[in-house]
Amino acid sequence: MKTPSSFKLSRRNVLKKLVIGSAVFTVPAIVAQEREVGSHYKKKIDYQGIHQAGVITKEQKNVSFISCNVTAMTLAELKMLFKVLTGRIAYLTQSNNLLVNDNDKMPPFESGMLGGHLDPDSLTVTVSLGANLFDSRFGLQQLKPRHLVEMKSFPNDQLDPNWCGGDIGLQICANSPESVVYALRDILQHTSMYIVPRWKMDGFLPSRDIDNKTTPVNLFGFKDGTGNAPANNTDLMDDLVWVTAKDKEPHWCIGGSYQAVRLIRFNLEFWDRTPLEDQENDFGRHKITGAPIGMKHEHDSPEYETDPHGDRILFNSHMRRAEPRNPERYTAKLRRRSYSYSLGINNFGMLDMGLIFICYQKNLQKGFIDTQKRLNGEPLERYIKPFGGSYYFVLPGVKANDDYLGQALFNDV
Ligand code: HEM
Repeated sequence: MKTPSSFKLSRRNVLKKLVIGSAVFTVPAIVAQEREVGSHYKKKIDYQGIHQAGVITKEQKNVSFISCNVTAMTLAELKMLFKVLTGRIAYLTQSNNLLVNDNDKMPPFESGMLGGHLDPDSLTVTVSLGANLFDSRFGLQQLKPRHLVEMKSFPNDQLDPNWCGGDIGLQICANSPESVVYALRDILQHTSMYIVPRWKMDGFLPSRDIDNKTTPVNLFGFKDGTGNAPANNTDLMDDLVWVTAKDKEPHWCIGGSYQAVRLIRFNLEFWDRTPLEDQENDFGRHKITGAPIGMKHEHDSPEYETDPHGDRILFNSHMRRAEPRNPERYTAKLRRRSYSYSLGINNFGMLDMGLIFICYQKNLQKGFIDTQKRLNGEPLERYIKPFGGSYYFVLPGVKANDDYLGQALFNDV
């Protein structure tokens, strides 16, 4: 049987055969013309490294997060899934002239939605595993990351099972939506014998902010990401985000990270009728500048030591609850990488919009779960309703051409 990876090889063979048989077909008829594209489309993010791209990578403009159930029946098939995924990611993150098949009795090789040329467009595909994958199906029970659990409901949640769970998560990010959709369709086409989509949410960030390298503004109109720990501080990232040899995790987890994904609906009609003062108090920051209340600049310290009774920045504000900046007692050990979503109109004629909250941490409990517990009951809850998502473990990176996603896991089985 032809596997998707052999499909990739066979495409090369097709090209070779066509070149050899150029008396019959000329290559220019087969390989579509390269077109001129804006230079930002050419930007490539390396998919190889100790860690996967897309975790501490600067946000691209668009995301599609898709959660899938695995339909592979054996460990060998599961392994093949990850080899195929790795092959597709390697292919999709390069510039490539796309093949056009001359045989109109065969389906086209690819969707055709990019015309004749594929550009990397800062594409990253981040692959993660849900807790379910470590059930008895593949004998992976003993290798489950220590903190990986099914997502339980928090008090303000209204979880819809149709928007929760999944064996595998794919976070596909790129600068243009067409690059995200192209990659998604390509991956699903090549892996359809091993996975079936369960839920998917598309998201975006303001182009203006990504182009200007300013903190992206969310749908509430607040800068979102200011308090994030800087990604260029490698020690800090090892401390907050990446599993290292020092952590008591199965050996294969080193270089990976826990991913918490939450789908959070906003009540924007209500929010837009809320006085500015209340909006700012709910977050603890000024709306336009992003500065902590009472301060001038976005990155000014909130100076909680000068506000011990919470008169300036309320104890109930989102930022003070999330990160009380009290290292002796608790601190938010996570890195956020969220996107806005827009889905249409609900049954009551209200906008269905909100946030795909995504955060990464080396310890799910100390990161997302403890932070969310501190946020439980915050005034912002009047405007938000989490309805889906899941927890995953992001596989360590692909370190060389002969490596594939999950290889360390399969070596340990
Ligand atoms: C309704 C969804 C949410 C919205 C609209 C939102 C928005 C914001 C905004 C505007 C800030 C202040 C600016 C910044 O530091 O980025 C912030 C900070 C923060 N948020 Fe959220 N957030 C949401 C959910 C969450 C969740 C679910 C968590 C984790 C459980 C979280 C954790 C944090 C942390 C750790 C900070 C940094 C606080 C600081 O450093 O002072 N947020 N959020």
